[in-house]
Amino acid sequence: MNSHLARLCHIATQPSRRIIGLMSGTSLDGLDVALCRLTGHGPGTQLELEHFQTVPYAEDTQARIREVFAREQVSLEFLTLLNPWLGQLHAAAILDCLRDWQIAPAEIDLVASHGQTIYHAPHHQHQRPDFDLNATLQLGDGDHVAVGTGIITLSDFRQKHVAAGGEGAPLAAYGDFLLLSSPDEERLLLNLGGIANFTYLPRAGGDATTAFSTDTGPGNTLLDATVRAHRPGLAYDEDGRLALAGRVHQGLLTTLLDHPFFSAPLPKTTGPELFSPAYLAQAQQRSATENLRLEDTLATLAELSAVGVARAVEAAFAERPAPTAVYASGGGAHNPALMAALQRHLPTARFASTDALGVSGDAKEAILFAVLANEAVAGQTVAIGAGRQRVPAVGMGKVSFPG
Ligand SMILES: Nc1ncnc2c1ncn2[C@@H]1O[C@H](COP(=O)(O)OP(=O)(O)OP(=O)(O)O)[C@@H](O)[C@H]1O
Ligand SMILES: CC(=O)N[C@H]1[C@@H]2OC[C@@H](O2)[C@@H](O)[C@@H]1O[C@H](C)C(=O)O
Repeated sequence: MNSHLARLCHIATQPSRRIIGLMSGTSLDGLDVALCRLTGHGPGTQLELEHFQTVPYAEDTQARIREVFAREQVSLEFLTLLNPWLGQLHAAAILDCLRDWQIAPAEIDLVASHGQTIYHAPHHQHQRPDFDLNATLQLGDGDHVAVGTGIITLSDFRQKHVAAGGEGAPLAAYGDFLLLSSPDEERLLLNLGGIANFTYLPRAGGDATTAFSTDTGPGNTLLDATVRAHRPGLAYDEDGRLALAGRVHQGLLTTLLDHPFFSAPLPKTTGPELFSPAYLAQAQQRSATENLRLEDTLATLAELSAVGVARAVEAAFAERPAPTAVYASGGGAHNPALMAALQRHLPTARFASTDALGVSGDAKEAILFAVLANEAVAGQTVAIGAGRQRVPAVGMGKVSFPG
């Protein structure tokens, strides 16, 4: 037997595994690196987060990604170069983290690499009705991560979900279900990244197939883009200071909400391809708010993110009350303007951070991919797909050997 395959079989049959989960999201702020010890698999999975670090993307890295990110037309040569370059960058980031943590690569069982999403094209969003399919593209090839680190790597998790009929996202429900279900309460887990999404979790032991996750619309992406455009040098509205100093403009808000995404059936996904500066500029033109103060525009955009979440929650729980226990994660959970808007639009919700459940909100998405890799090698298919998620249960991730 191939020695790498034998090692993978050995790893798969151990009681626990040390897996590095990687995630770099739509905010392009950096690469999240989560070293997880995962014991068991399936509903018995136990997580110990040994280390977590966000390795910030240098400005030129961000600029390189932005050259193709969410753009309909790009240079194919540039794209071809970016794919291995990002794989090598991510491998180097892992080695840097391991050096800081004083852990040898040989002590790690697997890397679970999400890659960098550069384009997300669910059927309802792409401009090619002649292609009757969903599609999504992540760069940072797993072979380069495996060879660069010497660690067996699973990558490109979203393609199997698409192949099975999904939109390739959100995958959060699979990890949330295994790590964060509770016998005591049903829960909403609200992730406020560039794009916002939530997972509904029934009580642990209840009907797993009712768990699902869905995107709800913009989280921080429009807020960040607007701040960057008006305050060069600022990456985001720190602690929501600018938005909190502004007032919601109802005309702009109504125009922004006048998009079919907000009434599309659940579950649904989206990205900065749709929620882009062009979408905002068009709404500003239609509502004659091009010259609105920056503070008022940001207050309106925070409101838009909150209304997107509230509308999706209302649609999901049209027939019965929504869970009141809501656990927030992602960078937007640090934005008081966004959290205040959410509380206004979900008045019965009791908000807490997923940190209160023992899972760091900043690390949660990187942990998700470690969990998916753990299931792919040691588990069965994750059971929750078949219900409201409308995707048959499938294992996700492709294997790259380091040699
Ligand atoms: N203190 C803060 N005040 C306001 N906003 C903050 C703060 N900290 C983080 N953020 C917001 O969170 C963003 C980063 O969020 P996060 O890392 O969750 O996004 P992401 O993982 O890239 O997105 P996605 O989940 O869509 O892939 C920042 O760009 C900023 O908008
Ligand atoms: C295509 C893609 O990368 N989508 C991301 C993005 O970031 C947030 C939201 O949009 C979510 O759908 C997804 O990531 C998380 C990790 C998910 O799949 O659950």
